[in-house]
Amino acid sequence: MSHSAASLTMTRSGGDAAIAAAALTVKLGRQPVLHALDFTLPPGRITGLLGPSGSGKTTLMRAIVGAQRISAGTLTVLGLPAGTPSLRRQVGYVTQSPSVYPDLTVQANVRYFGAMHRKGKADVAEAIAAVGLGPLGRRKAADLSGGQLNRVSLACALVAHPRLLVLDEPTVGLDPVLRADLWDRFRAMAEAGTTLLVSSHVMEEASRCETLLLLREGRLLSQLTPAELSQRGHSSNLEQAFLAIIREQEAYDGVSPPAQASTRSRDTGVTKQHGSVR
Ligand SMILES: Nc1ncnc2c1ncn2[C@@H]1O[C@H](COP(=O)(O)OP(=O)(O)OP(=O)(O)O)[C@@H](O)[C@H]1O
Repeated sequence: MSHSAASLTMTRSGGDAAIAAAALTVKLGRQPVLHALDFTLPPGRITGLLGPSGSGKTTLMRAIVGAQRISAGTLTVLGLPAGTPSLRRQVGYVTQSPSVYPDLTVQANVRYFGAMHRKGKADVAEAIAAVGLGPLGRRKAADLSGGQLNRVSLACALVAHPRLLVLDEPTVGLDPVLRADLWDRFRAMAEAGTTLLVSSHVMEEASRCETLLLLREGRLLSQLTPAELSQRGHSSNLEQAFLAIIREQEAYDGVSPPAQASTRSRDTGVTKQHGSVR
């Protein structure tokens, strides 16, 4: 994949980023769930969003697609504030629980979402084939397995050809062959210019991403490449490497003076805010 030095420079400054967050804070009720996140994601890349259960991945994705109001800071998506109505046509979001019409067939579901974006028969057939559901096109969604339903949901997002595709655990319930096929598909989409943000619990999948955002307890532990994760966590096994970074951070938290206003971890690059030490 080729990315010009000029475009990378623009991205680093935030000017050409697909997603740019600055001091992004989200509270659910009174509870802060995302704490002053700063990052930019380049366009036309696959970014993996990784973190333990409850670390804030879904909340961040919901904020990006405009489904979650932000409490402070800024969040810019494709050059516009997240939630701007015109972004709806450009941003696809596939949630963990499939959002399809159970009484409609696979084809009718994808056709329905395709029609909203003025997509025709060929796009519908292509999206269904991409998720390996060609042979089941005429089957009612209600009569599909859980993994198949997830794939219908994904096809409904793919058919729109969004510029940004946000996927919450898209490969859950898929067998290894389908999983590999889908990742090939994601890579091809990124090559064609689509930006993908993919959350996953499967650390093996992290190696398929170009950039990783590591979240822990609503804080950005690090933004790095899989190779950097492996190096920093001292393991070629990314799961082990991630665990090592989390433990390192916990050890760092444990020795930090509690009243410190804002410090930066040398190793993980985590900025710790006032009063955040646990
Ligand atoms: N309505 C709410 N009010 C208060 N806290 C909430 C609310 N909804 C979620 N949370 C909390 O926000 C935190 C982040 O939740 P989120 O769903 O974003 O995590 P996640 O990383 O996607 O988790 P998982 O991997 O288990 O899906 C969790 O601690 C969760 O308990």
